[in-house]
Amino acid sequence: MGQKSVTGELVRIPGLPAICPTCRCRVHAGARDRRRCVRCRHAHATRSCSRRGTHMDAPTTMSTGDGTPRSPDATLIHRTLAEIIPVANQATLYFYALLFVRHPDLRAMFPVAMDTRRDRLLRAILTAADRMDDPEALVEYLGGLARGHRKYGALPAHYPAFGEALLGALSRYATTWNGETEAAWIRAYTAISQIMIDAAAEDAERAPARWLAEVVSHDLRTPDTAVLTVRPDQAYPFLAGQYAAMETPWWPRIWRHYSFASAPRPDGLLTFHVKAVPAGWVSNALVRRARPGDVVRLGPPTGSMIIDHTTHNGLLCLGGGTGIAPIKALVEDVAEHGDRRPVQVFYGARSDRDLYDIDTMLRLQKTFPWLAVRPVVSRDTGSGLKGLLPDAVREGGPWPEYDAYLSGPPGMIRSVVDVLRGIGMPSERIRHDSVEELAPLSPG
Ligand SMILES: NC(=O)C1=CN([C@@H]2O[C@H](COP(=O)(O)OP(=O)(O)OC[C@H]3O[C@@H](n4cnc5c(N)ncnc54)[C@H](O)[C@@H]3O)[C@@H](O)[C@H]2O)C=CC1
Repeated sequence: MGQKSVTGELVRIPGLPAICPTCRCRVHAGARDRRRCVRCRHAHATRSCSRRGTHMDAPTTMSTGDGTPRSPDATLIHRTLAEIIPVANQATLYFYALLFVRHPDLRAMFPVAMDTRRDRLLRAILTAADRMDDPEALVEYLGGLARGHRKYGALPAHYPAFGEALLGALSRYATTWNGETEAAWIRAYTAISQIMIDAAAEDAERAPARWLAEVVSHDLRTPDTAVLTVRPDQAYPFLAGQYAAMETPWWPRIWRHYSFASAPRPDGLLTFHVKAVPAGWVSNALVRRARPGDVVRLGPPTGSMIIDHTTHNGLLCLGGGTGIAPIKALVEDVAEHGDRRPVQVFYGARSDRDLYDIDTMLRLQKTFPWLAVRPVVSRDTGSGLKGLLPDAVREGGPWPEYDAYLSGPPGMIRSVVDVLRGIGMPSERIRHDSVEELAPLSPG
């Protein structure tokens, strides 16, 4: 990349004009405003300024799947990605090889086994590329990514090293790579890194990079499933329905996501539901080794499956397996707001024995007249509905006055989204955690 990224400054690459990290237009010579280019410092008062095409330098070409025109840079970047995806594993391996050979000091930031981090890198690039022509969405996505990366110890000085390795890998594997493509990637990466550096710096002013949390209780509900309660070392603000990355002392630098299983509590304690899965190092350690007194680390809260308290719609909540954790938090959130909105919970599991939190859910049902809880079990059941969650929700439909909240295995979420859309629920009324966060992109 060549340029040195400095927190909060416009980015300048030798041979290229500086790029505004906010609106991505080329900056007038001499502009050194900390966050904005000369143009958007004036124009940001209007919403249209930061939107696509208002003062980008070049005309747009080609279009996305939905017919929206793409900028020339986005067109080139999507072309590169289309060429890289079939060889994603090799390209990502090469990226990390370049990174660690040129910057061996960075190796210590990564876990010994790199499998999931490899997937995440590619996924992040794909997601950012998809939002390239929508600066608001791009800034929002990268802001979350930057906040999440603080827990790894990411610093502004690391961005050029990543950029060099990224360009090295892309140029090796993209078949139509040329000077024009390289310039487009440099502009995009420069903007991306600057947005992330700024977002991380802003976040550092108000929150730690990570929290320490002591396990205060460990309740083994089935041979594979535990409910853990932890006490963070400092205030941990979050919203019901969100989740956090957790690192255990047994597998340093391997982070896994778990949802908060309760709405924020006055005592500040946090509860998580963990199921030990085959080859799941973190989940097995949390279920089988963790004991009161052990200390885990938490990343910041994230996720947007939160309740919209501005509507009076009912809530159709589906929790598959340990996916019931955030659903319980949402129920508590409705109770705290005193909304008395109808809440229908479908709690899916393979067998009665796997309904490890059914007693809690039935207790909540007894307390709150607006809440109905229905267990849905795919194998023999003594009570409740039999089958899979998508079937149960289809049969109970069409849910005209409800917003849907889905949490569980990615296959369940995809299938329930199909059912709900099939019976006429608009997609904006269907909320769920990112399926990509829950499932690896490839086995590699
Ligand atoms: N621990 C946590 O805080 C959270 C966990 N999750 C995710 O929830 C999942 C829980 O896994 P398990 O407990 O093993 O659940 P599971 O695999 O036993 O599935 C539970 C229920 O979901 C439905 N289901 C599962 N796969 C389906 C498919 N392909 N099509 C249609 N319906 C399907 C069925 O009704 C099934 O009984 C994991 O993927 C986990 O990552 C999601 C949110 C929070």
